[in-house]
Amino acid sequence: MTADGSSQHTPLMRQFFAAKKEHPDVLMFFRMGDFYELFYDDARKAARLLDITLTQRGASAGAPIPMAGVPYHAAEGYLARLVKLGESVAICEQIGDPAQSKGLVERKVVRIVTPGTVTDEALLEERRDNLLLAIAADGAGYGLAWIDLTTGRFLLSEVADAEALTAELARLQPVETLIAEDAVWPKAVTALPGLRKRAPWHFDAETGRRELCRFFATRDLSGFGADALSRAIGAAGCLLGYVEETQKSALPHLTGLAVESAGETIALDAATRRNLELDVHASGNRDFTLLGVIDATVTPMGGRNLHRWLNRPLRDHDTLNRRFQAIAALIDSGCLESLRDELRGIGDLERILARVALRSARPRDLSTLRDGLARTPVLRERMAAADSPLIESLLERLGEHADTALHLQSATVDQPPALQREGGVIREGFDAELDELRALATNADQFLIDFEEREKAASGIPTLKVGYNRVHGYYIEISKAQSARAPTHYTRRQTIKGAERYITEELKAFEDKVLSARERSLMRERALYESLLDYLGERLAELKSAAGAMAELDSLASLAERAHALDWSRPQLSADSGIHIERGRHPVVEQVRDEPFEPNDLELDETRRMLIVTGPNMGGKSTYMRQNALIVLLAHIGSFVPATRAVIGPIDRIFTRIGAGDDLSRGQSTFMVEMSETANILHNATAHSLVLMDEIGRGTSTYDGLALAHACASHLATINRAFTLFATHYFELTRLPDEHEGIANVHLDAVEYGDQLVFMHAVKEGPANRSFGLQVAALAGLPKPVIAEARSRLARLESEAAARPESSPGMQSGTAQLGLFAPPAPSPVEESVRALDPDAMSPREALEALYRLKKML
Ligand SMILES: Nc1ncnc2c1ncn2[C@@H]1O[C@H](COP(=O)(O)OP(=O)(O)OP(=O)(O)O)[C@@H](O)[C@H]1O
Repeated sequence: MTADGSSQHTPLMRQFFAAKKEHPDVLMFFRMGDFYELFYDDARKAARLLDITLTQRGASAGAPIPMAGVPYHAAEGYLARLVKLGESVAICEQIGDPAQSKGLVERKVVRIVTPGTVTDEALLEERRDNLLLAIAADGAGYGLAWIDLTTGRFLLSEVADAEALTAELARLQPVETLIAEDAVWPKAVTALPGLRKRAPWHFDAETGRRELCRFFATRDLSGFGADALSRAIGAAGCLLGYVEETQKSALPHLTGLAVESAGETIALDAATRRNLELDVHASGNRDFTLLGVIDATVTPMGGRNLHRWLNRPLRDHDTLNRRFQAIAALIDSGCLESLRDELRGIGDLERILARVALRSARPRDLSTLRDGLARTPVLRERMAAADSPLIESLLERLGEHADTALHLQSATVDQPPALQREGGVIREGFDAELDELRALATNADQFLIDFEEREKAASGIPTLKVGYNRVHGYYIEISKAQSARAPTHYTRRQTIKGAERYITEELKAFEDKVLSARERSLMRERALYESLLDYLGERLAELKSAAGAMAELDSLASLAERAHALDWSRPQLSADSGIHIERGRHPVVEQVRDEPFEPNDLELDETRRMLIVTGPNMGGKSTYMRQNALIVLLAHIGSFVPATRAVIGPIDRIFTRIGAGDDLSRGQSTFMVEMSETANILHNATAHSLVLMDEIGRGTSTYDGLALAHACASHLATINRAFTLFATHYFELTRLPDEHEGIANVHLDAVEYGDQLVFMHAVKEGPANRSFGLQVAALAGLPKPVIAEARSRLARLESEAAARPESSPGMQSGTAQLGLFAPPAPSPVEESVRALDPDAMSPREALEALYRLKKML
């Protein structure tokens, strides 16, 4: 800022600086007539971010004032863009009436729009939670508290270290985060968008506890199960203060806290979420993500709920079994589609109710709520057709709401206007006073025409006119020449050039009633609208519960629809350790591929904890590993799975170490990222974890890489004893089953036929016997001379290796990554024909076998 509130400034700029001083860190939208204007640094920043013109508004304190402005009526669009960029904006309105005030109009900041506290529909993403997060730290760990103001959800959690904090941030993806300015924060925090630093005392646990008890009117926080979480309470206190400060209104929809404890969930770290492409795909195409495949929800709130489920897989088998059972019941009910049709018309009741609570609900929010509630009876009927305890409990939470729907029905017109300001929201017949005022307003014109005719006739003055002006109200005007003939009951009001103006008792009475009929009808409407919000406010708890039930029902119906359409089956959760999957498929790859997907089994138990997965590039190793993790994950959000059978024992975490782009933004090389992710796995994986390791050691020299891969695999198998799928091109690792118990080899099949390489994508027991690296390279279009050169070098390496004495340990072999191990396989066609056994095959298998043969020939 180049200037301050010193007396050299104009009065307007002094007013601006006074407001700015209260809110130094945010952009100030300063209301000037039909515009919001930004000045000085705010103007420069907004011009850059919004691509609007930077100009000048006069001068103050001897220098021009940089200015940028946006029209008042288009402000929402600009606000939405700023908020998306993580910016916050203080809205400074004209409080006084410009027509009335002498000198400068009074102005005041009426609200602060920040990414994490917006609730306007236009400023929000429909299918994403809008989370405002606060993090408190002390030497022993981190406390997190987050609010979704658009729904009233308020949650706490605590984590022990930076690693776990990073995982929580990847799960929550807050749009705005409050942290203490004095602490040192891990990269994952400082890289967050919408980061706001607050003085450390905002995070004080004791103050937080007091503030939360005041807010919720409780003696302590034990009722929320939060009493012991001091760090999270400190964060929550900060959060609450911030929300109260920015909203400047009551927050009746924040009705309580809930604690999310890490022990309830299957932990997924940031890399695993990314690698499994749960909701983000590198291409940006949502169809390529797991969420894209499972999300067939028909309401935004159902979509958000499903997203939360996906991001927080649960360990509690009872909860999951209830979901499986509900999905099965919905499929069997025969009403799944008609139930989804009912849901489709319901809209985003959750967010509408938050706006009702914040008293910012628009007329169309109320009509959507009305129409949504009106669907309750039919929805209840459809739900009753599904025989399941979970659906029954949702029915209870849903409630009936006939009275509320009826009340809204009688109070609001079918299609209300966008804004309440102009009136026309309240239905005729709802309020006698409003009806009368409206009638008066519309009948006024006719009355005046009639009145004028009557007075002309009675006075015999044909030029007599009835008129109106703002200062004097209604009058009868008679020209100067005729004014002597004015009837005696006319009282003179005003003399103007060439005419006299009069008033009569009757006109005065009419004026009293009508003058402000329109304004009064608008006022009456506003009051009725407010009382409608009061009416809904009193029913907020039951309406919120109904919206929550609808959201959950929508998520379940979506999973049911998908399970049915994609031929998924109900998994079994077992108390016995292990993962058994029959004919599993990759949920996403199967959808996006044109060709049939080859199903594969997985068999892991106490005696077979690790599989070394080998096979050619492009053979399907990554797909196989990921599909198993996704099946396990789907089962733990309560979904059916793409497999004919899945039996899954207790799982505490899923880890993945798959591929990696350079994380240059973090200043780390590919190898560094690979090793730090691996370190995390080796430190944290347990006998109940599922670990996917894809080609570790690739980022360094062959020997280093091989040695590291071998050591990590041994550690995982013997120390962590985690369920592990370990894909590698180092053939030497296929000897691990001989070295340790509980390890087996599997491979992905491929066959070479002439110049052709055919990927079977089928997982077989035992190690791969060839790696086909050169064939794949040729397929990828590497120039022929390069391939020829590689072939002859390979032949040399092979003969050298063959000449080496048997005793030479495999770990030392220089041919590790080239992986030429055994004599070429027999003709694939020959093998495939021999393998064809129509008696032992299902029609689908026979078809697939034929398809593969065709592909080879
Ligand atoms: N079971 C399957 N059925 C049909 N197609 C499959 C199957 N598994 C993989 N594919 C297809 O094969 C291609 C290669 O798969 P994937 O990336 O899993 O191979 P990979 O062995 O991990 O390769 P690389 O070693 O080069 O990373 C993918 O494009 C996928 O669509």
